Amino acid sequence: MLELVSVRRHFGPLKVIDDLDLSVAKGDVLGILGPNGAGKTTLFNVILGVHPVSAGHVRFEGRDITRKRPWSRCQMGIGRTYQVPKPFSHMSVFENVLVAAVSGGQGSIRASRDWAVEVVELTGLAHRMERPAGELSLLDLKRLELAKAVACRPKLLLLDEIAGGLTDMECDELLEIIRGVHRQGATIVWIEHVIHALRRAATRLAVLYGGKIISSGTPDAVLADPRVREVYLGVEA
Ligand SMILES: Nc1ncnc2c1ncn2[C@@H]1O[C@H](COP(=O)(O)OP(=O)(O)OP(=O)(O)O)[C@@H](O)[C@H]1O
Repeated sequence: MLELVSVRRHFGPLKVIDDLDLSVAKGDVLGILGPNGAGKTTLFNVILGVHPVSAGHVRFEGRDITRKRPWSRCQMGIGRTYQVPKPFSHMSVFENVLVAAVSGGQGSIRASRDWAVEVVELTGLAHRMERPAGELSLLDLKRLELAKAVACRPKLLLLDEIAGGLTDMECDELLEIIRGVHRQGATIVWIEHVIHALRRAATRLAVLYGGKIISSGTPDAVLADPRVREVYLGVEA
């Protein structure tokens, strides 16, 4: 579904993404791990076209999208959540989801409205529909962040540290919603530091370090990899 070939993204002399190859198959839940500043969010920004690549190619469903603009990639079916949720705080939860459903959908306003209701239910926000987004708890803000991305009907959904700051119980609730989104057909790439959540959801893990993927494979194999234990988990090999 997604392929990055020899991708580089440099900021001046800083080589944040450096000759990186990555592929994601349809139906995957790929977890991305890596120390702070490893370039994980930059990787998402490259996939989405927010940052143009310094070199290399990005392919989505067999098409070269390297030169496509972010809005065009969104219309092709790539959606994302942001690390820091910033909804339209004066608008209701439902209105926020509706904006995303209308922007990302290709149907009528009425079809977008029906879809927004479905998404609100799928993400556990039905009881908060009329509340201003600015009054939500952290868990509900994360639900809304997910709902806005899902409302755009992404085939590939990029989640950026969506479980950050939640209690274990809240994290479990969010995990169930993410599993529901995956069951509905979305392929997922999920950056996360909450390893226990990622371990339960991911079909594969990849670890980013020094601008490259230094380990990838099943969650158990990657978390047992001596290099990963040394550079990310802080355990001597
Ligand atoms: N627009 C930019 N201009 C210059 N440097 C940038 C830019 N965006 C990111 N960087 C730098 O790239 C490096 C990687 O940042 P990035 O946010 O991708 O890391 P990350 O792995 O997502 O970190 P975290 O886990 O803390 O969120 C950092 O050194 C950051 O300062």
